[in-house]
Amino acid sequence: MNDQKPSLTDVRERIDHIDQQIQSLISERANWAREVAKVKGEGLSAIDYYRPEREAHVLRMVVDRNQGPLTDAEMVRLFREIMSSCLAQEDPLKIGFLGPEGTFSEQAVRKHFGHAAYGLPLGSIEEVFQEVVAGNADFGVVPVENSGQGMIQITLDMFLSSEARICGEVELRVHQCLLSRTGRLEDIKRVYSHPQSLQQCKTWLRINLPWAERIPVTSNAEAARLARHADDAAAIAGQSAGHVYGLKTVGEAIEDRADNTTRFLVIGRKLFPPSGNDRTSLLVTVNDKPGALYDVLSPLARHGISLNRIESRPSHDGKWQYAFFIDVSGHSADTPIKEALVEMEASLADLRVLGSYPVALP
Ligand SMILES: O=C(O)C(=O)C[C@]1(C(=O)O)C=C[C@@H](O)C=C1
Repeated sequence: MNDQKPSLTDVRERIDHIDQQIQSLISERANWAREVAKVKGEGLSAIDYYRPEREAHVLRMVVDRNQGPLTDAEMVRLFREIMSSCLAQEDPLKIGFLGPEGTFSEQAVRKHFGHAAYGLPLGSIEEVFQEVVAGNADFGVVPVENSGQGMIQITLDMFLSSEARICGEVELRVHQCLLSRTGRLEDIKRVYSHPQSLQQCKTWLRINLPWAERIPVTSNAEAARLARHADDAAAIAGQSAGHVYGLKTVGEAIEDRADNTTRFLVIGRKLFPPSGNDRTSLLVTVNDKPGALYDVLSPLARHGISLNRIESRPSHDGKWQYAFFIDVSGHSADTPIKEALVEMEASLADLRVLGSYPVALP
């Protein structure tokens, strides 16, 4: 019996052969994606070819087929990149996000749209909404919720005045790093970061840097940009911001909660059809009267619709008027949701479907 291990050359030959097959299949797939584009109509722009519901369906099949050794998230990432390149054959999508480069928002853009999309770094969450509504960006990616800190109010409030629709969600595991020019903890007198990130690392800072001043800034990448100008400053930001701004890592995964995850919304200008596993976001405005919240929730219960989350904000329209942001399971084209919406409309001051979109993939 020959139980000799294959040589390195043998194994590499096998890998070369597999790569050749993968490459020719990717090219074949890209040709078929062009065929699909022809069916949709030639000469359209990228946004007209983009189908988030189909992409979600393709990626769920990838997860179902996956037998390891790569994780579901890795497989999804690879296929996402293939689809991203297939779509960008005509003209890449333009995606607005809270810049500068190196923010977690940019990581969320890459996770959802891949690297063939064009990222447009913007100065604020408000600007992301404005550029999407004005048509200067095809889509935008904005943070909406953190597993430790809850909802991001500015994003919710933008929906009160903006026409933007929700067409997707992305969940990103957020690992915070302490980054500085010298890489030495004892040099640090000031720590810059986004207020949310300072909050996420409160305990670590109290134990390891009790003497340092904490300075809130507009984004983590902005913090990294500021930290590169002084030896006594540091930034809390993602590792990628450290690479972009040439900083050394003083501490890694310094977030207080091990499951620190941020949920982002993909915003656009239109609604998309069902993908088979969707969520619907509603914005309802209620008057200050007895049983107002009951009128919102009872139609959902009657039609067997699962409530995923509910958040209230003061409405911009009138004193003591409240807006509720409600996420439910299902698509607004599904009969139970359609029927519940008709019943809700009858008793509410205002009801808007912000969007129905595929549930986040790994
Ligand atoms: O199936 C389609 O509609 C395609 O355009 C093909 C494809 C893909 O590569 O699978 C590309 C872009 C779309 O966003 C969805 C899927």
